[in-house]
Amino acid sequence: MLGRFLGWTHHAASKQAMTDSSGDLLRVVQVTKVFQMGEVILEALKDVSLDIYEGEFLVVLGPSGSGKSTLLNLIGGLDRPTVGHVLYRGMDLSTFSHGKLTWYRREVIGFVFQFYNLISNLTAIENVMLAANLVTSPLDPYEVLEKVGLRGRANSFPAQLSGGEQQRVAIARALVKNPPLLLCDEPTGALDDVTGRQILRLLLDLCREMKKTVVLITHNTAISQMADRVVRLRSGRIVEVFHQPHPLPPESIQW
Ligand SMILES: Nc1ncnc2c1ncn2[C@@H]1O[C@H](COP(=O)(O)OP(=O)(O)OP(=O)(O)O)[C@@H](O)[C@H]1O
Repeated sequence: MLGRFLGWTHHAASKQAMTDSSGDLLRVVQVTKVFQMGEVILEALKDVSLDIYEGEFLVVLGPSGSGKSTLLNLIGGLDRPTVGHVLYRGMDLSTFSHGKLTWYRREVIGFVFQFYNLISNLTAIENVMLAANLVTSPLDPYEVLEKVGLRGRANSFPAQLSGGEQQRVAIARALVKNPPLLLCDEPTGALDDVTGRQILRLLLDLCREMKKTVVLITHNTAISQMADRVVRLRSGRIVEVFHQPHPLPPESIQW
């Protein structure tokens, strides 16, 4: 039970991690990621092991260059580890064919990025519908737009929406696919603090009410106060994992 809250950091346990998924959504097992640029070899992640549990709000905290995006890319099936494994419900992503990895990115992961990445010549509802068309069992795009608080703005283009509203569209686009896991890369990084807290509230509500697992990466220490669990990265290594039994509501967070 203790290991559940501390995460998966012990070498001796890694072999068991490969076979015993015990209800965890995702396992990162002894992952190292090396980038080579000419003669320069850079270890972006060094022997990282971590469990991600169904329905938790997990914040991965670390300074610039600590390996946060690299970790998110591996979890999201956008890149492969140099060493080690990422397991989704006990299935090793490294054994997935190209087609199965595409399925994984479409059906399992909802990505939310710092700069929204909306298609500028499509309206809000069209951006959401585009994602809905990728999956087998999407939610209703209009209902999802309503859920994120954008009822009435369905026919607006991104340029006609504020930053916070654009991020809501981006969250709706991730959510409409009804994935179990939302991966959020600095989702409030381009927003003022009031709007940022509203977006964090929305993500927390999706976690609590719709049972989505949320993994949010940030360099902003204050945001970690709302997490069920916090993972701290430094220089490609996990230096701390801790559980917060009484996370703060986003409205109480100051930065
Ligand atoms: N595709 C790549 N090719 C070469 N080096 C890379 C690549 N991606 C990341 N890196 C390097 O790996 C290290 C970790 O980068 P990463 O983007 O994961 O950090 P980060 O914690 O997300 O930083 P930030 O908060 O600035 O986005 C950095 O030194 C970075 O330069």
